[in-house]
Amino acid sequence: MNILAPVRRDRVLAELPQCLRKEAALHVHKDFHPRVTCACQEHRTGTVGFKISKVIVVGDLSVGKTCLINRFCKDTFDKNYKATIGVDFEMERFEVLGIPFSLQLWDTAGQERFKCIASTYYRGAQAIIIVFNLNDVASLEHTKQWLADALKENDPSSVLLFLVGSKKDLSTPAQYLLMEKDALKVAQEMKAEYWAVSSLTGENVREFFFRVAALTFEATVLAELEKSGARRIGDVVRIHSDDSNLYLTARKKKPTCCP
Ligand SMILES: Nc1nc2c(ncn2[C@@H]2O[C@H](COP(=O)(O)OP(=O)(O)OP(=O)(O)O)[C@@H](O)[C@H]2O)c(=O)[nH]1
Ligand SMILES: [Mg+2]
Repeated sequence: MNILAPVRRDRVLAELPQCLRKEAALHVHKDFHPRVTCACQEHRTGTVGFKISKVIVVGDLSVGKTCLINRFCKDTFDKNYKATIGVDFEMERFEVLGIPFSLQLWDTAGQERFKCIASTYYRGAQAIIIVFNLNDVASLEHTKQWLADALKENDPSSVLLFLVGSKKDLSTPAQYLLMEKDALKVAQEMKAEYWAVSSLTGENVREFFFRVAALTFEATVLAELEKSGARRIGDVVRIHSDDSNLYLTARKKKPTCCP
């Protein structure tokens, strides 16, 4: 008997959601990795359906981390600032290519005095979301330090990185474009996927979290297949960098596909 509530209809992913900007994407393939699609069709995803992937959200105080999570998980927005003390978390259940998949979204404190509590929760993340305010260039500069701190507790070769500009509703199109230029550069340096969102209007929030869920799922299935020895002995693993797959080939060996 399944004691968990069924996955909400609006959390079902049948296709790979696309990136926001091709210049700073984890990959730009149109579909899930063929090995992943194949494994899902054949129900060969091992323990993935029971796994909960940890996602940590870090960034300066008041950049909008809590609002971003609340917009996606509860569809609410609070205009009053209430600092997160230490950490908080939300669970989100998805169904990706027919397989249940859960994300545990860890909302951490940006305030310096709570940072040491929050950093004890960084370990074991499958994805790191680094948030900055699109209207505050200092918060973008600080993302490098947030990333360095988060990576101390995680394996840089396997964790997925997302750089998210928040409060898009507060910038004019011209201001936004200026900031985006800098943000894309930072995202490329970090090998992170870039997103710009507004928790007030909801712009790109759902698209962003769907992308996080999909890419985390894809990486988890690939890791599971690799672990279970699904790769045939003698297969050739080709590692090459091209524009369509900028980061993942550089970060991690990718196995060849089953079909
Ligand atoms: N206009 C606008 N305001 C936002 C947006 N997101 C957050 N805010 C406001 O920014 C302030 C801070 O938001 P929080 O989500 O609490 O910030 P935080 O990053 O969680 O802050 P800490 O918990 O201290 O690290 C609040 O007053 C929010 O209402 C947004 O997309 N647009
Ligand atoms: Mg908060």
